[in-house]
Amino acid sequence: MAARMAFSRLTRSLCEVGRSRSLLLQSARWVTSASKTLTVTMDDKTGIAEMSLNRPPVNSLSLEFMTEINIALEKLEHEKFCRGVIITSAIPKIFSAGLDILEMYQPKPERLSEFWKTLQDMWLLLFGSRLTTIAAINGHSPAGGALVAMSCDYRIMAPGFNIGLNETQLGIVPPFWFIDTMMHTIGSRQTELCCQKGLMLSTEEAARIGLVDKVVPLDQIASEAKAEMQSWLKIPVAAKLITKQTIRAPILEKLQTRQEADVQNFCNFAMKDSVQKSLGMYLENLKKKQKE
Ligand SMILES: CCCCCCCCCCC/C=C/C(=O)SCCNC(=O)CCNC(=O)[C@H](O)C(C)(C)COP(=O)(O)OP(=O)(O)OC[C@H]1O[C@@H](n2cnc3c(N)ncnc32)[C@H](O)[C@@H]1OP(=O)(O)O
Repeated sequence: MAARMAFSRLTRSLCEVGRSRSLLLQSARWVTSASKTLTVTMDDKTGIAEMSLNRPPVNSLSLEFMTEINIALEKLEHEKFCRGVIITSAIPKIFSAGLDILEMYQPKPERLSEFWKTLQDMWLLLFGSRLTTIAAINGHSPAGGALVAMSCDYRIMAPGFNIGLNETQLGIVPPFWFIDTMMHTIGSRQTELCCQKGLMLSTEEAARIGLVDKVVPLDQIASEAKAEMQSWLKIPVAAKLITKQTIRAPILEKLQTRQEADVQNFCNFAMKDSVQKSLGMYLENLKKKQKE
């Protein structure tokens, strides 16, 4: 089943190479989508796209923001000239603060399930992408921010920031597919240590356990990401893609086959009084911290 899905995805990807060139394409470097919160540019010469997250103050992932990201990811996935995407942040010192906690705190039930479904879709698109994906982590990256980074093929991070799945610190549980993504990246023992304690690791600690692949100074992170991408793009595309899909298909399939149940689990869990109380206290502490 997994292999069949991987194969049909690959066939689709290769078929797209025959399609006509996008009308949006006017010059070597073009903007495929630009809004206040998301800029996606594509270099036609190299096939490298850059997606820059820009939702102040902390790039937290709201329903609308993730919808925008998903549309952009789908567009790149289907753009025949695109071969890789670098994901980074336009906000100084923050890659992404993870899920927008306000979406989970005192939510409207319908919006809450939509929010979760959109997050699932974002992960499925990114983790299952045919493109080579590199996270240029130029700021803090807790929880959902770490998920975005871990879903990429390669992570480059600047020193002085933190990354990790800190959910337990908020009194919430990292979903199984967050945990699976981390296990895929750093193995099960390190994942257990990191997830149970909700550890936020420094860049250097993250690099030591393989959560981050390369540490480079902040001012070199963009150029380093491009250089790294070039080296990935030299590998024969079909061989690389089939290898990626062989490794990732079972992990993707686990969520794909229980998406509905996962939405239901999440909504039931998030609506619990105890969880709402934890989230409320956590939000309050975040605001207090600002005043101190
Ligand atoms: C049976 C089980 C079934 C399954 C159950 C599933 C359970 C649910 C699992 C949910 C998984 C959750 C994933 C997540 O991503 S949760 C979010 C985790 N994120 C965090 O904890 C990060 C919190 N933020 C910070 O640590 C800092 O803000 C940060 C280091 C990112 C930046 O620090 P800085 O000092 O620069 O900025 P401030 O802290 O002053 O923040 C500025 C304002 O932004 C607000 N803020 C921050 N983070 C968030 C956020 N994630 N969501 C919403 N808002 C956020 C903060 O409150 C400040 O707001 P104000 O200016 O209004 O005060």
